[in-house]
Amino acid sequence: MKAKGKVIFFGEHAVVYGYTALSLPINLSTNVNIKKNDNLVIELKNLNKKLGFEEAKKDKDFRYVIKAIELLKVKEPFFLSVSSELPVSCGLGSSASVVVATIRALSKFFNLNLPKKEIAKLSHRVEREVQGKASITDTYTISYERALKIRNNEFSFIDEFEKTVREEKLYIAYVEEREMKTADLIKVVSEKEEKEEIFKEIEEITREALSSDVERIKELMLENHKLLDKLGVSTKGLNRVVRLAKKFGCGAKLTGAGGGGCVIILGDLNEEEKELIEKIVKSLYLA
Ligand SMILES: Nc1ncnc2c1ncn2[C@@H]1O[C@H](COP(=O)(O)OP(=O)(O)O)[C@@H](O)[C@H]1O
Ligand SMILES: C[C@@](O)(CCOP(=O)(O)O)CC(=O)O
Ligand SMILES: [Mg+2]
Repeated sequence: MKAKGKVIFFGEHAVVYGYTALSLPINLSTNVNIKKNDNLVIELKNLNKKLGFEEAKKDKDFRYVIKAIELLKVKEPFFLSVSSELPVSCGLGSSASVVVATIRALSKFFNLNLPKKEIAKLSHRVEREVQGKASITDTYTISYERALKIRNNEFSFIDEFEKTVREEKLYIAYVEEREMKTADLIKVVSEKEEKEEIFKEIEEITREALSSDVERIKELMLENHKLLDKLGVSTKGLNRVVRLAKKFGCGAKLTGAGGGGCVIILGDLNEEEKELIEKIVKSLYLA
């Protein structure tokens, strides 16, 4: 079974403290296959790891898949394999994508017929229990596969916002590997004294974006990025890509927890501009 990834257009980190975030699903996905087997084996293809259940429980990289299996309390053994187009730990919700694809695959294999709402709830519980803190942004956007406005862990669909954004091309620049995981970056923000003032400014930007045209959305993305930089979750590499995208007349900002990872770029890039960006990033996707 498949599950997409996600980008956060506005409000990451603020959303963990009850402010608003706007998120969109993207067409990079994770695939989880399950087949009958004599014992429970899990394979993480992108990380070249294959372990039995007991061994996997000791390896950090398996924790999302293990927690999903434990929550569903499935009994019979099986062989479960994960492979994803999403670069790992770089803000595209790879963890949530793995969790949702795993729960969808378990639901199908064991004929649990879990409804979308239940899959979203279970996936969020997995992220929360593994990370210690997690808004519903990643897991709900990926479970429902629609653009969402999230606030205080409530959500509503914002198809109009997605339609406006989709008037332009959306690129994802995978800039650099993250030194820290999502949970660590959430901790960095929690120690920032001025975080509440910054969250309030991000909140204003996010609310304005909901009713803005695509040109204004591009400007607001750049403003949101500056505030994430003030929160301490951007890097020199991310800032460099944002500056270049701005020079090319695009909107741009880091997406997800930050600390490296990805920048989203909204607007049209000609071949030369794409080449200049590709020179300073690991990969550039059209999302
Ligand atoms: N392709 C994958 N295969 C197996 N596990 C994955 C994969 N992608 C992500 N994960 C799990 O999710 C973790 C990364 O989660 P996180 O730091 O939240 O990154 P992201 O910002 O992409 O959600 C990895 O350490 C691993 O446990
Ligand atoms: C930092 C945060 O707002 C987004 C994390 O996104 P990701 O795990 O980097 O894809 C945390 C959350 O909303 O769960
Ligand atoms: Mg994650």
